[in-house]
Amino acid sequence: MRHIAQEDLVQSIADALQTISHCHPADFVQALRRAHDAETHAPARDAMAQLLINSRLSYFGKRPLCQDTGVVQVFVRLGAEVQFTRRDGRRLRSLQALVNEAVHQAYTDPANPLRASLVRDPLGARSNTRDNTPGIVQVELTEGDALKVLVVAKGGGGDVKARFATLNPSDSVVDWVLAQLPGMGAGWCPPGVLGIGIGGSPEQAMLLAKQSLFTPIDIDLLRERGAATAEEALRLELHQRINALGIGAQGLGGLTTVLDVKVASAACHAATIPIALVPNCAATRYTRFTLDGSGPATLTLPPPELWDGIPERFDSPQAARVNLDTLDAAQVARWRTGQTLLLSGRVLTGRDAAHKRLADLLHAGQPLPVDLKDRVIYYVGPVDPVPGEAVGPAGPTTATRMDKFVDTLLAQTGLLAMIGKAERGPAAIRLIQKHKAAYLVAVGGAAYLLSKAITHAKVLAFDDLGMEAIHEFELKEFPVTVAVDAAGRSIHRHIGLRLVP
Ligand SMILES: O=C(O)C[C@H](O)C(=O)O
Repeated sequence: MRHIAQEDLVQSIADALQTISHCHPADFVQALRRAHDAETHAPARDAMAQLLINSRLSYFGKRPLCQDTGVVQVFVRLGAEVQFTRRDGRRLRSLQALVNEAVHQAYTDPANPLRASLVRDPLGARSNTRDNTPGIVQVELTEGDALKVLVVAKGGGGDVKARFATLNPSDSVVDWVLAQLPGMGAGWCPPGVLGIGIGGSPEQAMLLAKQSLFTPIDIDLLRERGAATAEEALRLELHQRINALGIGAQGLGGLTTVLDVKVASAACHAATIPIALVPNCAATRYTRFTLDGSGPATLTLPPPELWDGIPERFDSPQAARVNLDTLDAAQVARWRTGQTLLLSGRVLTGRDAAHKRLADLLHAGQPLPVDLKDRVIYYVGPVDPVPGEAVGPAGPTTATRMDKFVDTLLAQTGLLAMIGKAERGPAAIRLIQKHKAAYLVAVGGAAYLLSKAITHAKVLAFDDLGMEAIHEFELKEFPVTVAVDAAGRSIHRHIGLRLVP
């Protein structure tokens, strides 16, 4: 029997969550660099440059890569000969309780607080749990006396785009995957990795897809040596054909949408091919450790040289400077899709829950807690600051989810423009055109870099919503690109997203 103290498991998971919050895996940084260097389409290259700078700043600054610091998932392979113990003499606790304790510890760490993204009572009050609990735990009982743990912090934007189908045995898996990509849009923050799970039952296929994501990026090596199995052949074909779709970094068009495609399979019923697809975004965060009873795990970080040659700031010499404090409709109408802007001055924030409340107040004829006239709203839920910061990492959330509120807000409040990430749907684009407004994108996943362009932050309304409260930020040269201009031209139009008529 191997004796392992439960306190060591809690400490190791908490340490892992802190580490992965600010440190990309080495293979991800290397793959992103290769994609950046090969990219010929300037907007996509600039987006990847910001992601690389962000990666460097986070590693050295020990602050989160992305404001969405993820839903915690812990995959435990528990040896049948492991015996849990406790040093504090208390009764043994469940694995779920241990994981929750670790999540609480990591996400409320005053040296690097992480964002609490989970809400309880999903069909009711949807109140934030304030410490990102509960974590999601998967356990497999294995032979032997090792306790092997995979810790993941998975961003919402990727999991939102997960897909599942049950195909007939004669159907084409490749066709099904290629058909999913356009509808997934850019909200999953490409470039990233796609996990494909094939076989088993519906829930097993999903689990296979998810777990396949957490292995090193090695598609180039596979291409060099050639496929030895049907799964490897599928990886190569999908990698090539998905990138040929031209969706590109952040959906801006370009050569690289996926850095790798992973495939995991299991036996299944003769009548079916269960198939699941789960994307992993640019904020790839996972690590593994093994406990042997000698104490908490020691986690090793990639060496600092990994980020050599990546600059510390993003320069955009062509960008137009915009003062948000004097912005008016005439200036907004002059912006053109594809133009880079550096925004300074005051911006309001608001995302899903705040939009719902604003819309409910407007529909009920009630006054709003903030005046949106001639203002710009940034779709963001920031991380809390540490001393010396105005706000923690604060990158954009997916704008598409706010499409249903565009009509109400533009028609009834005098709002001038919105900032987010990913494409807008056809109806939202028509409304932006109708109201001569604009939609701007910041790079999803470059949250720490973006937070450095925020000099002050305060909560103005809906404090109870936690990270979803309405804040006012003071910006200094905050980089954005015009994604939908007042004439209704969309930057995402030509990349096969098939969302714009
Ligand atoms: O929750 C967020 O801040 C972003 C979310 O992960 C998204 O990609 O839309």
